[in-house]
Amino acid sequence: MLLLKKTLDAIRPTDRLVMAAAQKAIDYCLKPPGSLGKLEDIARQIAGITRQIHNTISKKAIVVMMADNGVYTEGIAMYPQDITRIGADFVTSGRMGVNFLARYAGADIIAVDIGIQVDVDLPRVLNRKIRYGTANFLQEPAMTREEVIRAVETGIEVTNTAIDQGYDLFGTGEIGIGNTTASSAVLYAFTGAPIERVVGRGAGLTDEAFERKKEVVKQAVHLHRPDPEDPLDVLAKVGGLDIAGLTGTYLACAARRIPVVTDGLISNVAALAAMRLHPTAVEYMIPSHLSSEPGARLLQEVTGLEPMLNMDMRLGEGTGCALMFSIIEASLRMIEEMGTFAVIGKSREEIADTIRAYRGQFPR
Ligand SMILES: Cc1cc2ncn([C@H]3O[C@H](COP(=O)(O)O)[C@@H](O)[C@H]3O)c2cc1C
Ligand SMILES: O=C(O)c1cccnc1
Repeated sequence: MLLLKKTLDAIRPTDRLVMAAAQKAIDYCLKPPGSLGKLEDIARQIAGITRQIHNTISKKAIVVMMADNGVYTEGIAMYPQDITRIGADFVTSGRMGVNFLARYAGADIIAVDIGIQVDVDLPRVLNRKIRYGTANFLQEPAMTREEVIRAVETGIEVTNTAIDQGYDLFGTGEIGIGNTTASSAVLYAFTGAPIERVVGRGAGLTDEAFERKKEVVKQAVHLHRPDPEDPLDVLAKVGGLDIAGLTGTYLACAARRIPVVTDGLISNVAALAAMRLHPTAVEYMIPSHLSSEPGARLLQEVTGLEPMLNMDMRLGEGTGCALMFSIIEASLRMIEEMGTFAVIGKSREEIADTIRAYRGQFPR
């Protein structure tokens, strides 16, 4: 609990003064104000995160948390549970979906066994197993409060170590058969939204199993009555070890002033848990794509993180983060490489005054 508390205590807002200065630099670039849209938002946000107007990314990583889910036995997932272990093998030998995208983006993968149901003896998987999968939360809480705290702190520890090694941009990925059920249950516990907005078909489900999945999520939340005001209670009762680990990754990034990219359903549920633990953590998060899981739209409303890519993707693993990395790095080149209004003899201040005068016309 000490590491979690220390991390929460260290989170501060992004630097508004540096953001204003970065906006001025962006507006001085030779272009109509706001015309580079979300690229401007990203560049400004990262300036506020790092407290520097000029930024480059030196090392990027996607943290892939891997864990199994006891609720699998309720028939809520279509693929063999063994895919989680196989995914651990594939992700470290470069053969999962996230690998080719991470390679393209020049990002490393930090693969973590935080709760796979069997021992995995793979040299490139960090063994941080809290337990051999969660319990079936339709019958008993997924894990204890002590275990969920350890899982969140594991995410913090793994991420802090990577930050110490020089990583300065993170993505959040996961592999764990059944984890869309746990994610939907957490989202349902936090929001109480209609079940259709919360539960989707995950990696794929028959109509019958889809109905069952909705029932399981509803029943589990009604059985355990997790306290929506207590994120650790929600994660312990109906969450997953991978979700809790990623919650820790978000908190560590916020505490250490490092940008962190969200991915699909599971990753955004972890983001929501992190911001319920500390609302300011959202200021360090950059959304990537809109997963085609229905819960993704609800998450967008609840977290305020507006996905920038609409790719009809629904794989998880951090795939959307890897795509987003290229856009983030592109955005940082604007201030570095664009010519300015100095070319027509206007100063930074004069341009700022002009923009102020026309503000209403420029929605951004
Ligand atoms: C081959 C395969 C590779 C995956 N990579 C990510 N997922 C994604 O699907 C799983 C969640 O869906 P559900 O809750 O329906 O089991 C997680 O492993 C997630 O990362 C995969 C799923 C499969 C089948
Ligand atoms: O949105 C996701 O991340 C997702 C959706 C389905 C299955 N696995 C992951």
